[in-house]
Amino acid sequence: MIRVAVLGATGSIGGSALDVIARHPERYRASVLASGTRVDELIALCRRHRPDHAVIADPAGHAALREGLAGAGLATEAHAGGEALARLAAEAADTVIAAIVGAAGVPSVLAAAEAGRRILLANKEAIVVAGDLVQAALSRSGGELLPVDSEHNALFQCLPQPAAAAGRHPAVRRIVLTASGGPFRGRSRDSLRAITPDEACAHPNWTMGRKISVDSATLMNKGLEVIEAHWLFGLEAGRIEVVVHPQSLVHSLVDYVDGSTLAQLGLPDMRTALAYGLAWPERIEAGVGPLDLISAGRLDFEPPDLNTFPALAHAFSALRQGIGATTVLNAANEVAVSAFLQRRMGFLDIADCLGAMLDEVDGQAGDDLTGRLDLDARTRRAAADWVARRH
Ligand SMILES: NC(=O)C1=CN([C@@H]2O[C@H](COP(=O)(O)OP(=O)(O)OC[C@H]3O[C@@H](n4cnc5c(N)ncnc54)[C@H](OP(=O)(O)O)[C@@H]3O)[C@@H](O)[C@H]2O)C=CC1
Ligand SMILES: CC(=O)[C@@H](O)[C@H](O)COP(=O)(O)O
Ligand SMILES: [Mn+2]
Repeated sequence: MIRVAVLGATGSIGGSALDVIARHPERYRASVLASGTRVDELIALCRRHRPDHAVIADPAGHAALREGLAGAGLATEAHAGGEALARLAAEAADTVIAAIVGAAGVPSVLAAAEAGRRILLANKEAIVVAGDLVQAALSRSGGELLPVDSEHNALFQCLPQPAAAAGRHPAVRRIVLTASGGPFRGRSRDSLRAITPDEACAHPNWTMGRKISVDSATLMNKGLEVIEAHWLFGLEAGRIEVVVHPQSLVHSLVDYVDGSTLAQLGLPDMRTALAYGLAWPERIEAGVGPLDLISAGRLDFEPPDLNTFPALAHAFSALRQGIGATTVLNAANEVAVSAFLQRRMGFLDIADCLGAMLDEVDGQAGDDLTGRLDLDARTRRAAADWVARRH
């Protein structure tokens, strides 16, 4: 029986992961469920999945979690805080599904990597901020990092193994990440000034949390994914391309030197990538039907519009500068998206904030977790000041 920790269990990826796990009770058991602040939702999941441990990151939720679990007659142990979360990711599971949103997921991903676990990575911000530290920890421990972000899972399926060495593989010419283009594809920059949070979160193909939905709308999601691909597959920026594909059925492509292009296709449902990561190198049923190309009708492709959506250009630029710049980019984006979702600034301000922080913040990254989190915190303070000035 494989014990699975679902970090970010109350979220969109967490729900899809628990759906796949529940389809295979003879094979997988949710041993740890963790969330940020929402205690009642976490207790409801514990009633259904009966894990050994439940963790609420916000210490203020500890008593309510403990009382709720006891009241439900569950033997699940209640824990709170980031340290408990990282410790249980390392100690109480064989496979860790990293589905916390944002850099808040860095310590638990790093702890699982140091403990030699199999990590199914959805939390792309963790590798954008700490890709070097995570890969070094995996080399020491022998742990596995399997991408479940749909594009990277597609690339993993199409690359020669080990996929982590793709950048050094003589036969791989380049990889191509597909982007839906988000809800504002084809729109002019001027028409985006008064966009509301709900409009930005209305993704055309995927149902996701609000932060990643805004990232898709600005194309920053694709920028984070370009950086993620660099750390997962060892490819430099010049061998990573982005093409807009509005149907989100071709999840990404690999070009080989002989002119072959391999792609992975499927319906836009994250359970496919999660099932792939859970069972790899085998395949298991995910509850997802086959892609019917005749009813899909057409597959369209176009270049990204970097003038209207400059966040993607900022991400390529940060990747070329190094891990300090990508840490700054990510922290600035988290602050800017949060301010936009709270209606404290406009949609176009998000990319402006990224450019300003890349210019303004000294991106000394340090080569350990403390140094990296310090840079993340410094950038958040600078970005908060920038937002206050813009407001
Ligand atoms: N949704 C998708 O289809 C995809 C998502 N991803 C990536 O996966 C990650 C999760 O996305 P998604 O599921 O959409 O996001 P959601 O907003 O739906 O869920 C986020 C989860 O993280 C938890 N969380 C938030 N802050 C903290 C914290 N400080 N400590 C611990 N847990 C915390 C939330 O708990 P609570 O409910 O208590 O707030 C919730 O369980 C993101 O990095 C995203 O980019 C990648 C590919 C596809
Ligand atoms: C499901 C998934 O992997 C998301 O990251 C998705 O790719 C978002 O779509 P965009 O292509 O619009 O960013
Ligand atoms: Mn993706």
